[in-house]
Amino acid sequence: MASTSSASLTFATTSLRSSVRSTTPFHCASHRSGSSIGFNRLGFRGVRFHCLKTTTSYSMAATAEKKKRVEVFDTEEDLASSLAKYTADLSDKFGKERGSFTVVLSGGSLIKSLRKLVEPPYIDSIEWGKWHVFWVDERVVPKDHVDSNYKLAYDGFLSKVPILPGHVYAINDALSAEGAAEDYETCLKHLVKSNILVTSSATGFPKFDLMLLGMGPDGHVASLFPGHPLCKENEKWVTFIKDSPKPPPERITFTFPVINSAAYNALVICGTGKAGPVQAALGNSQNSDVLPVQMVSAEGEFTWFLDKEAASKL
Ligand SMILES: O=C(O)[C@H](O)[C@@H](O)[C@H](O)[C@H](O)COP(=O)(O)O
Repeated sequence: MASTSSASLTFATTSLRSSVRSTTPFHCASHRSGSSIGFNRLGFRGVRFHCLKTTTSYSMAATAEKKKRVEVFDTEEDLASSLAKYTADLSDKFGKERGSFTVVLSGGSLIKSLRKLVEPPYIDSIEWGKWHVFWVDERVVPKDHVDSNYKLAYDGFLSKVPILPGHVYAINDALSAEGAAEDYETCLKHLVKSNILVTSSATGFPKFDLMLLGMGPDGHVASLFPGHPLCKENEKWVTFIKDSPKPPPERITFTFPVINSAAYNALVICGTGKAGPVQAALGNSQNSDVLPVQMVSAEGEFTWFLDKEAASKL
C-alpha cells in the first residue's frame, strides 16, 4: 500500500543495518440458536528503503516470506493517519472484490490508533455496511466490564460508525473461558459455511481480510504469551488461557495458524517500552528465544506500523 507522504529523501540506515449506530454485537451463541441475546525476524537480505517526510518505509526483498513492510512514523498521530488510510483502502478493495470486509481487532492501544477512521473523510467514504468485526483475543469478562476488549472497541470506535449490529462478533460472556473459545470457533465455522468468511486454500484455517494486532512489551500478540504452550497450538482456531500473565487471567485467543492465514496482517506498535521486542523481531538481537511477535506472518501482506520510539533500537 502506498505511503501517504510525498517528500522523499535518502535515509542513512546505519542503525538499521542489522536486518534490515447501534453497534450492538452479534452474539455468537445466539447466531446459532436463533435466540436473541441482545448484544446483538526477519533475515533482511537486500532491504529496500526510503525515508519520507514522516514515514520511513522498508520493503523486504523477496524471501520465503511474502510481502513485508516496516513503516516508521515520527509521531503516533502520523501513524494513526496512515493506519486509517491503509484500513480504508483494504475496506474498499475487499468490499469491491467480495462484497464484504472481515476485520479482526485486538485490545489495548490499537483502538485509539484507529481514531481517524471515525473522522472525515473515512467516516463518510467507508462502506461500513460491508464490515464484519471480530476480536483476535478477548478477556472473559462481561461486555460492560472495564477490561472487556469489546467495550474498549465499542466505546472508542464501533459506537461511532454505522457497522451493522449483526456484523459485530463479540464473545458469549455468559460462558467459561473454554466454552467461550469453543463457541467463538463454532461461530467462525458457521460464517465459513455462509461464505462471509473464507478459508485459506493453503492452510484450511479461516482467512480474515485484515488482522489489526497490537504487541505487549514482552513481545506477546493476541493472548499468546512468550513461552506459553498455546503458542504451539496448531489445530484449534480459537483457544483459551486461564493463566494470562497480563491481567485479567482468563481470555480466549485466535491461534497462530489463524493469525498467519490472514490476507493482511498489520502490527501496530508505539512507545519506547516496546523497542526491545521490535529489535528482537526486526533488528540485530542476540537473543535466541523466539517471541510470539516473531511468529507472526501473513498469507498476503504483513505491515509493521511503528512510531519512532518503538523503532528506536533498530
Ligand atoms: O487484550 C489484550 O490484552 C490484547 O489484545 C493484547 O494482545 C494487546 O493488543 C497487547 O497487549 C498490546 O496492548 P497495548 O497496545 O495496550 O500495549
